[in-house]
Amino acid sequence: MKYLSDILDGLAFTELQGSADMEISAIVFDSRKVEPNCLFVAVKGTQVDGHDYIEQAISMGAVAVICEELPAHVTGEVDFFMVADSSIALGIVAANFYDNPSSKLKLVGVTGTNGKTTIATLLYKLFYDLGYKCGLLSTVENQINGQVVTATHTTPDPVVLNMLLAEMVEKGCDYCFMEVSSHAVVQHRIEGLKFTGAIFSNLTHDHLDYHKTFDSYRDAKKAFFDYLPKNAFALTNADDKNGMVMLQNTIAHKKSYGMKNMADYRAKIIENQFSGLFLNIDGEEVWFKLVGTFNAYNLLAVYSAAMLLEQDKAKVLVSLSKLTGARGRFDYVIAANGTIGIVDYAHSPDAVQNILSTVHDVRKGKEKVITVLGCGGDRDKTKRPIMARVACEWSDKVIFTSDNPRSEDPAQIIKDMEEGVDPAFKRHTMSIVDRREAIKVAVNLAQPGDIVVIAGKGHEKYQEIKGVRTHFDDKEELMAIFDQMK
Ligand SMILES: CC(=O)N[C@H]1[C@@H](OP(=O)(O)OP(=O)(O)OC[C@H]2O[C@@H](n3ccc(=O)[nH]c3=O)[C@H](O)[C@@H]2O)O[C@H](CO)[C@@H](O)[C@@H]1O[C@H](C)C(=O)N[C@@H](C)C(=O)N[C@H](CCC(=O)O)C(=O)O
Ligand SMILES: Nc1ncnc2c1ncn2[C@@H]1O[C@H](COP(=O)(O)OP(=O)(O)OP(=O)(O)O)[C@@H](O)[C@H]1O
Repeated sequence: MKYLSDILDGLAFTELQGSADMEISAIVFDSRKVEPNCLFVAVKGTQVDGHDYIEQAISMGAVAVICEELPAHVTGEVDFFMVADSSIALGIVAANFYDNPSSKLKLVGVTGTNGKTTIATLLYKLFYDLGYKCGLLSTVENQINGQVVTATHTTPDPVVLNMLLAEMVEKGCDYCFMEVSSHAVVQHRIEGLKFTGAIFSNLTHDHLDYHKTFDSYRDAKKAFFDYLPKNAFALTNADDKNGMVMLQNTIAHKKSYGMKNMADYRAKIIENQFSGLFLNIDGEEVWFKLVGTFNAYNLLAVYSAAMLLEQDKAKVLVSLSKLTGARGRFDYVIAANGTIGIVDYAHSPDAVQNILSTVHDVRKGKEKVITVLGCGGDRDKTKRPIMARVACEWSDKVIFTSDNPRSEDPAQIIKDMEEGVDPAFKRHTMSIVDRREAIKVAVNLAQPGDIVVIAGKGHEKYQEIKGVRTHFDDKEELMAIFDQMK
């Protein structure tokens, strides 16, 4: 329980009814989850308007309401507070309700199209290894000093977010590393948080179903940097076209990392093999367990952030050299006959290109690359032919299949992908709607030493068809087929 007047601290509002003199049990923004004595925040959404549910929330026990407009009929003794933007207000009151946990630990946010999970996870593992108590908020999972908490979003809603941060504070965490998605920035899920630092990885074509244009997608990422306080660090990728744009209006300390352009922290790839990366990083030559050029960037971002967080250089490099990446990211298994299977979460054109070009860079000779790829339903349709084209450009054979078709017809999604295939390459492609079958066929087509890349689902443990999720795990499937080959 917390006093309403404390919860409203720092919020600009017009009080329409009531005195804010009461105890509040919870902050709720979904009328279906209302509990007695809670504060209900009415948020305008993409599907419906939370303002239409104010009466329902009150009838179920809400005692105070934050809204942008008053409902037509109000019954009962309820406090009303009018604000300009309820989603901003939600972030502020959620942070207040949980005693502003972000100001009690060092919170570092990672944004960008690709690499967020890898960078945040590596930072978490690194600081854990350095002896700190840490938290992680990521697409794959949340962690509170070693305890795994299931993740539903890349960046959770403000209530869950502050609740998790408060739990981290309670468990004595010194740091939290979190992914900041562009959806979260636009929807103000991070409002009210105090960041110690922000990291930008890169920006490419993705999520245009939501943001509509590339410019507004970029602006969403940039808004995170604009939001940083003066004493935070704003760390960007100097080699990315949009890297410097991120820093333009920020008042935070501007820092950069890069392998090509001038940057505060620099690295150079000496060797890039299946067994790992050999880098000259900030003047030191070190072998790392991660594979591929994009991971050299991820490692450099992590190293730079650790330096900005004033960690010891030698200790950081020793710890980093021992670490493996996040689950389902360049996750590979080798069959008894030498066929290599790689499971990767690449689900944007750029990520597909990165994973496949990495495979080309690290393969020893002329082994064939067979790619299994699908595109999600009810998401950005424009990327389907592009992802297919990229996969074909970088593979010897491509099998198109399903990847969470959701409410869409999987065969139609595959047809959309096929539009991107060069007619000359068509005979090297196949379309198999059943993902299990597609993986099986890909492995059967492979000769010893060939590389089967299963892209798109990474760590995910389900396939969503017509709104129903059934268990499906690419790595499990791959290992079962490899076992049968023994
Ligand atoms: C498109 C999108 O991001 N939607 C998010 C958004 O939902 P919405 O705007 O559609 O909500 P809505 O259904 O219109 O409802 C509006 C308001 O009315 C309320 N309501 C609704 C119905 C009712 O009966 N009573 C009621 O009070 C709702 O609680 C809400 O406050 O706000 C919700 C609450 O925070 C989120 O759960 C929801 O995420 C959905 C589930 C989602 O799938 N989001 C994805 C796209 C997302 O956010 N992804 C990014 C990662 C992207 C990436 O990098 O891969 C992420 O950070 O996870
Ligand atoms: N720095 C990078 N640059 C480009 N591609 C990358 C980078 N890091 C990872 N990738 C590719 O993108 C995929 C997703 O990586 P990761 O999960 O770390 O990114 P993400 O930003 O968290 O993505 P998402 O929000 O979709 O989970 C990886 O499987 C890999 O193929």
